[in-house]
Amino acid sequence: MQITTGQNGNEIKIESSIVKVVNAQKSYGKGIQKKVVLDNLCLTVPKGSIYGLLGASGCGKTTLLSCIVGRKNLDHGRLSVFGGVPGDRRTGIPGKRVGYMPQELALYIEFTIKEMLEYFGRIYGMDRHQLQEKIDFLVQFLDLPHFDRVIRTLSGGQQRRVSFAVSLLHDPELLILDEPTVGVDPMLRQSIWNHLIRLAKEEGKTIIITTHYIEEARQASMVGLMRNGHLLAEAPPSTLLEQFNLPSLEDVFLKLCVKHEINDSHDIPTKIPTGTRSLSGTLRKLPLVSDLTLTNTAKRQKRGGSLVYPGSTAMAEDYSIQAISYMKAPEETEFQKIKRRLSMKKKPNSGYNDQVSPGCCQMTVPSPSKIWALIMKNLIKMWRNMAQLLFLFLLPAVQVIFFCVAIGQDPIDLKFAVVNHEVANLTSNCTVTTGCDFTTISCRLLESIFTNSSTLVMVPFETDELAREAVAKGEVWGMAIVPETFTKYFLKRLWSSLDVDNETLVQSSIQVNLDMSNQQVAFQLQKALHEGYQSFFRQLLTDCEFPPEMGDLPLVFKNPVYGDLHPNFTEFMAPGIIILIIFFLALSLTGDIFVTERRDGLLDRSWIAGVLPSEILISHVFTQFLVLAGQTAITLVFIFLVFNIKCEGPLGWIVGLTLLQGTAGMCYGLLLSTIFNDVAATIQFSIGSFYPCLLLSGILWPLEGMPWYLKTISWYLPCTAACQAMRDVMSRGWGIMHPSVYLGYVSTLSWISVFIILSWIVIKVKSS
Ligand SMILES: Nc1ncnc2c1ncn2[C@@H]1O[C@H](COP(=O)(O)OP(=O)(O)OP(=O)(O)O)[C@@H](O)[C@H]1O
Repeated sequence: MQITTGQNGNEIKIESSIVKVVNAQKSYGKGIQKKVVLDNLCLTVPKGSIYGLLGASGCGKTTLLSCIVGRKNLDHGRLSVFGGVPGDRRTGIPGKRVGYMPQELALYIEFTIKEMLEYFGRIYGMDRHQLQEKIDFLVQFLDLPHFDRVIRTLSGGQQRRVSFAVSLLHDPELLILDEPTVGVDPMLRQSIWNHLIRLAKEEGKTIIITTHYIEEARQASMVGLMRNGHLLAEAPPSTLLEQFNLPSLEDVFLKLCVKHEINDSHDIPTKIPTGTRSLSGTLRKLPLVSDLTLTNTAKRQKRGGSLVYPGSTAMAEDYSIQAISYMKAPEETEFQKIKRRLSMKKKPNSGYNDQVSPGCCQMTVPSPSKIWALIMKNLIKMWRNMAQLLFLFLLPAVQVIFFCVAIGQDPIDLKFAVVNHEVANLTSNCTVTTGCDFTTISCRLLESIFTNSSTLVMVPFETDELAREAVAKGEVWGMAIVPETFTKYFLKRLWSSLDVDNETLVQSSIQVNLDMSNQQVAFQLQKALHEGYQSFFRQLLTDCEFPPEMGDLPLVFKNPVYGDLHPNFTEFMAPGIIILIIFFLALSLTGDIFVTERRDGLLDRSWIAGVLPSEILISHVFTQFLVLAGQTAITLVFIFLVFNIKCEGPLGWIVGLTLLQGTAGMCYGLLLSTIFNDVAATIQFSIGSFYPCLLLSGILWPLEGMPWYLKTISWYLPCTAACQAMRDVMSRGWGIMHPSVYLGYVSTLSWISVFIILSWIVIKVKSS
């Protein structure tokens, strides 16, 4: 408490206040959407008082509390808590000096009561013994079920009480309680109030409480009546009752509201430049004091003894009284001038530093104990969501199985129509000869194409029209028509070498019409037909004692430098699939965690408890990395051990790159969760990023097939260089010394940095 002398020589005592709000302005939205929520509001909460903030739903109470705890900023006006600016850790907000119970539950519902309290106990640095004692006390005092009960299974009222217990846990100097008595039975409500009164009276704690039960606020030492962002009145309840001569606070509030309404209708409150709009004859006499607390004596002296506000309740007696007024940007009173001068003398810059304990709460360096508490919390959360955990580990395995089993295998049993005009009945009259025998050679050729191939199944047809109709109906994938004199002309073609007429060429050719609507199937059909013919011709040449190579194209494919002579699509896609699975699983997990924690008020609660964003980040990176490592191990085991996909290069580089890609996904998730406020938007954006990644990163199709401009863009996507690097390690056996491989690493590391920097910028922009 400070003592100074007023202009007339009177002694003025300025109570040390814990919270001071001067001319607070706050609005949401912009332009015509703009909604003013706090309008030149002034409020002072003296040390050791219970301040009941009352007002209808939507009048701005929660917004005001959010500003007091440093989670929101005022647009204009001044706000000090413990003599400093909330949000500045030196003041203790955020930190141990405040206990905050938000309106939402803000609890990890999968935790037991004990685990929940232990988590915050660790954050506050409480030792085991102290914590256990406090838990026992709170469970008993708040009539909570056994502390091993899982919060999800508690009733709404019980859950609110656990939330209340969290705010009481560490004996904070300032308690900010947003409707703590909702859903609490009257007996318990009274015992909560008794406890709060005891905390204020015996331990000097300061309490700000909002409640919808106006009458229970009679027990507060001071009430502030709020309406539409204004503070209609601020005084001890007994004073208000006395001045208005009404039996209940509710009646007082109603009366003030009616008066306010009348004034509003005259367009007064928002336009009043200075001074007080008094509410009644009595109120008109009251001074407008917004941020100054006077003792009764001082006020009597100042007002020539004309105004006396007797503290009526036991609690209120101890507190000085604030005047009742519209708290509209008041003209600076004499008292305010004195106070301002005093403040300026104390500290030129802010005038709000008198209660800052330097060093007491400065914790800008991440604390290992808090990180450990957060990691434990994350692990318990994961453990409690066992189904989700299993899903997280099974998902990559299932995806790899689906990929390896379903993708890249050659299509089999493709029905193919055959009309052989050389034989009357294809099934019974077609005799397959062996050796250097040239009788109905078409039967031998068809046998080679269809019997030795798992790709094609021959479906004989009598006429060309029927076969064509079957193709048109989609019953078969193509048709082959063997001319009536095929054998004769085939032999003629064979022996005539280059001297061959057109009729021979036509009559010795099998006419093929394919259904080319499915590129992969058509490609397989062509391949099976070519291979079947080549095998037939090589065998015929061998049987007739000619060199079989005469049947080949004069192009000889020797052993490839890299890869297989017969590469398969699975091996082409595997590197991209590994990257895609890991990147997007990490992305979805991280994006979801942050957004849900923020939505449930848990992130705010932890921040107000003094947890640094960097501590939250480190703990999440740690736990997510465990999951990521598990997912990487499962994915790679299935790819390389179960499905035997070849890896020519060092496996270490594959593991390293996969983990880094997962980290990049995690950081991208972090960025999305900083940008968006709800899960749906995060999911939509994740899906929106999935497709460009899938289509443009060379996962499905070689980059060489893209137009140059798209190829250039593609190289700047997070998965492209990594996918190419992975493919080069797996198929070409290259190591980190090769530019393609280290570029994959460099690109991934760069993307990690970009995502982290952007997240940091978004956080900064949002918080400013
Ligand atoms: N983030 C936001 N964006 C836009 N408007 C908001 C936001 N938060 C609150 N509001 C609006 O501001 C007004 C005041 O909200 P606030 O939550 O502070 O009221 P309250 O007095 O705490 O209400 P209640 O008693 O129902 O909790 C309401 O009209 C609300 O719709």
